[in-house]
Amino acid sequence: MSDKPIIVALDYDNKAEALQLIDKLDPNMCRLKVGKEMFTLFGPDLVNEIHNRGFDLFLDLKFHDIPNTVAKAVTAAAELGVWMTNVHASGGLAMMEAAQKALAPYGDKAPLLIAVTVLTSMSDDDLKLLGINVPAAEHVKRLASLTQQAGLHGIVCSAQEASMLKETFGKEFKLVTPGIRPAGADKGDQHRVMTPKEALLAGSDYLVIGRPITKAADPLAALKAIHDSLK
Ligand SMILES: O=c1ccn([C@@H]2O[C@H](COP(=O)(O)O)[C@@H](O)[C@H]2O)c(=O)[nH]1
Repeated sequence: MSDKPIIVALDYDNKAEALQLIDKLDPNMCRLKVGKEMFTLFGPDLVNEIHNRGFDLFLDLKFHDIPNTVAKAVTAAAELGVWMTNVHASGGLAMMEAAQKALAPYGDKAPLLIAVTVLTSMSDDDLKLLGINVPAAEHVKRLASLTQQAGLHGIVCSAQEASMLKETFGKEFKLVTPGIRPAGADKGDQHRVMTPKEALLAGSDYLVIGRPITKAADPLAALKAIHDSLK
């Protein structure tokens, strides 16, 4: 487990509103994540504004393309100085190897590179519709194995798979888990969920938490409550 496991997912369409929340947060308490919506709207300027406020940033763009294109995309992320970025493991071994190799020149300044396995919004039935006739946990394990073979730092998965994955792939292989919901919170479109405390106990290294914080009447209080629940 990290000493700072909470990553707040900033999924806002309004930059001022996002910065209003960020300005109330302490970089010692959490890291931040910018995904497709905010990066498409506000681009590298937003990344720089977040870095200037002292936060580690996970740039969650889930690159999924041919090896050459993904290698160039992760290089661009490294140039932005982000702490973590990601690709889709289903892009394949050659793509992940190319992405990891592209980061070699950055040495210890390279972002952590992780791979998305099965989205936490997906169930076994959703996978069946894609022709994947094994339980989500089994498919996650298969993609995690490919990710480790490619030399990446870890994966995005559900906390429901965390204990099995830690046992199989070892404690250094980082598990980044969205689909985190405090007891009684609305699941929204998430399917494979767990509470923050249970996720940590199961072996998650980082908890990605969005709406339970950002849509709360008092986001700072919601974050503090989750933070305290982990002690
Ligand atoms: O499998 C995945 C991969 C990424 N995400 C992202 O995490 C956050 C979760 O937000 P909530 O509001 O807490 O549901 C969101 O930005 C997703 O893009 C994921 O949920 N599942």
